[in-house]
Formats: sequence, structure tokens, C-alpha cells
Amino acid sequence: MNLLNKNDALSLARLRDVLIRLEDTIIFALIERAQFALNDCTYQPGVYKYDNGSQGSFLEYFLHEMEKVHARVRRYTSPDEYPFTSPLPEPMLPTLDFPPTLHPNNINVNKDIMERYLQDIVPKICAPGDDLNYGSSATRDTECLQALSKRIHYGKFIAESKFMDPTQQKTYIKLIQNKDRDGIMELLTNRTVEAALLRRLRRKALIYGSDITETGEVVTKEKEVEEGSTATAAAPGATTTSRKIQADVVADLYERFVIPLTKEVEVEYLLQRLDGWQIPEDTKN
Ligand SMILES: O=C(O)C(=O)C[C@]1(C(=O)O)C=C[C@@H](O)C=C1
Repeated sequence: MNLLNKNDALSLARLRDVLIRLEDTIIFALIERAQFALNDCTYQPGVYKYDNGSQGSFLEYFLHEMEKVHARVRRYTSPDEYPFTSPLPEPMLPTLDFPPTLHPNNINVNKDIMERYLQDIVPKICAPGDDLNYGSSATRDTECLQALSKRIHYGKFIAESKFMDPTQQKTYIKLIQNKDRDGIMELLTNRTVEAALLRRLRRKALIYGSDITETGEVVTKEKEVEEGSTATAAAPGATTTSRKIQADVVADLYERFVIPLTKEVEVEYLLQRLDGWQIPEDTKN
């Protein structure tokens, strides 16, 4: 998606295409993380002494160092990129002129994303234990977190696109003026799109998580289980083998966490949408 082009950034069909592409990024990132054990010590504060004075966990240290470099190459000046850490340095590249697609807002749900990722996702996809691959786990964690953050914050563009729809704008304005959070949530919800997304995700996760044998046979995780394969067994309580994740885990995490947080971003964005905005005369009544 070229966010320097305003038409691209506000077409609902194009935005949904971006979300579909990000599904692939997220599934592969999760599969990559699932190769390594939980490595809980990378998430606990104070395990190591850090040269940047950080008191947080190894993951936070790593994220901050990486985000500093990314900030220097202006990653976070793009309206679809949100950092997890601060303070960050100014870019060394000249600023790009993004057209003002989004209404000014202060929404950043990365704290919630981090919490859910650590509490719900990592324990589901990784085998318990410690395999000493701390750098590899943290690298994969940052890839998962960045992809999830981008996907979820795309809710802002989607909300803007829905708000700008002339057939809906009047209704949105009324709901926003009444601070009717539930009404806004209901209006922006499209259950058909959500159901199709979950079906597609299950299929994708099944295919991406499969192995192809030398004879070209596709061996899915489900099949391995059915046939009592000797492939690396999942650790007790974990829902994965050491390399692949189950299709249902991905769909479940979208259903319980990715879609609801995206919708939360949409609602929050819309609640701020009228601030400092001149309501057009023809939508006033
Ligand atoms: O596609 C949309 O209309 C969105 O708002 C995105 C999304 C999603 O998170 O995938 C969220 C809410 C809708 O109910 C459907 C899908």
C-alpha cells in the first residue's frame, strides 16, 4: 500500500487487501517464533544488565535498540507504523510528505498488543522450557509484534474510509456525538467479512504449516497427528510441534484478539474523529 497516495489509503477494498497480505506475514512470523522454546527469561525484567540503562526485559531492551535504528530511517513517520518503545531519535533521512489521510489522533494500542502477545500467544505457540536461543526468540518476537501492530492499527484507515462513505457519514456523526460506543461498534462490524476471514485463515495456516514430502505429498499437522507420526512431539500443554503451529491456533488468536483490537482501534479513532472538524452543513440534520 502506497500511503503517499491518498486514494489508495482510503479505498476499503485496497485496505482489506492489505489485511489479507498481512495475514501471511503474521502466520509466517508465528511459525518462525514457534521453532524456539518459550524462553521465559527473555520476558522477565532485570535478568541482564543493559548498556542503555534499561530496567526492562531482554525483549524490551532488544525492541528499543532496534526501534532506535528504525526511527533513524523514518519508519515511525509512516502513518501505519507504531513503535513499542520510547524515546526514539529523530530520522536521519529527510521527512516524507504523506498526504493527511488520517484525522489527528493519539491512538497507540501497542501496550495491549504486547500484553496479549506475552500472555496468550507465546505460551500457545511455543513449547515450554528454555533452549538458550534468546536472540533468535527476541528477533522473532519483534517480527510478530510489528506485524500484529501494523495490522491492528490499520483499523484507523478502515475507520476513516467507513466514515468518509457518504451513505454512512450522517449515522456515524450522530453516534459519535452521542458517544455511543456500542452503536459505532455495531455499525462498523461486518460479520460476513469476519467469517470469511476466519475460514481463509484456517486454510492458510493449514497449508503454510504443512510439509511437502519428496514425492510431493502434502503432510499437514493434523495428518501427522492422525497417523501418529514421530515428528517432534509437542511439549505437554503446548498446542504445537516444535516447528509448526496448528491452523486453529491462528484462527482463534484472530477471533479472540486481532479482530477485537482492530475494532477497538476503529471505535477509538471514530470517537476522536469530530474533534476540531467542521461538520459539513448538508450532514447536520
Ligand atoms: O474489513 C473491515 O470492514 C474491518 O473493519 C476489519 C475487520 C477485521 O478486523 O478484519 C474488523 C471489523 C469488521 O467486522 C470486519 C473485519
